[in-house]
Amino acid sequence: DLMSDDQSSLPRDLQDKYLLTRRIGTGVCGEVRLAFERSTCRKFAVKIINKKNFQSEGTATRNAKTEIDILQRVDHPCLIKTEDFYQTEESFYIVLELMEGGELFHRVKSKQQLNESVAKLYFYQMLRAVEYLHSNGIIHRDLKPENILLSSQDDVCLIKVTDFNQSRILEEAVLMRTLCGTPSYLAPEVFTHASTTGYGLAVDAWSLGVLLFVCLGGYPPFHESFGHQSVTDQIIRGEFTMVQSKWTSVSDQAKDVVRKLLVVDPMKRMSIEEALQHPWLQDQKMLETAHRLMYPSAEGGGAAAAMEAESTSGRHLRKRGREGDGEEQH
Ligand SMILES: C/C(=N\O)c1ccc(O)cc1O
Repeated sequence: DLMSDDQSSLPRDLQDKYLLTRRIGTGVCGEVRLAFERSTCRKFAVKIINKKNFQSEGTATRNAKTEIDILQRVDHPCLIKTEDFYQTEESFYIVLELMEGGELFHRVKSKQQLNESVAKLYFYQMLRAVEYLHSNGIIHRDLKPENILLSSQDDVCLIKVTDFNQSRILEEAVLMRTLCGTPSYLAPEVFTHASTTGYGLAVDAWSLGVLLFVCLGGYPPFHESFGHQSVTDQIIRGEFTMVQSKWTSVSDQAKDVVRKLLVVDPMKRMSIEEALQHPWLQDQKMLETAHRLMYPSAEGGGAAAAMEAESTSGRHLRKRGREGDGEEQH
């Protein structure tokens, strides 16, 4: 039973605050368990990152630190919020908000393919989440159905992007690499960050194209079962396969979004901003539903209130805690 559950290997202060129960997700770097905050019985997801799963100690710590730092600073309705984090010699424990609908991966699998209006509602929210990350100089780099979580079992629900451990704070990564070289030939904008929004951001646009393809078609665009080419070759050539039977009921506009995102040349690929302006997403009914889900407290509702919420809180990173620089460990 729950009370006798073996919690011995967990950090003492994590155990004192939370009761960890069954596994609800698995990731490349560990597992996710359902947890109850003992004082309130509120439910959370605790992600356990096993340090030795990374190739070297340094990377593990750096990756997890980056992930934790990013998780703590981001603040958007379609991004998973961090509640707490702890660590032991062998693992990190990140307490995250729970999404009762689980992973998009399982939703698409159980429905074969999503109907177009549901796929559009989810895709719009993903675009908003990634737009926010990019406006704060963060590339996700690992967008896939396992990293998109659903808030409920209903089709019409809020979605949230998670799993930032592949993320890279743009300015650090790009600037470090750039400044390794001799600065004398670098243009001024390199130093003023104007240029850090290079092709790097476009990797997330590609992944969103793959995600939309999977939601609409119910299967991945690049797969070893399609012809003789390896998946890598199919990707490098941008040769995706739209199986007729699966795509006849999908609108030309939806297919147009997929085709403009799955473009090999990052400079020719449709950007997140352009995708948000695409005709397929100029759908007032969907936009109202999305904003009602994203900004439930916007009293009176309406696109204006939601735009207001988006323009004020929707863009900025949360301030670090007053004490220390946010580096305090439990
Ligand atoms: C990582 C995570 N939440 O943050 C999560 C992962 C899997 C799942 O089924 C539910 C969840 O809430």
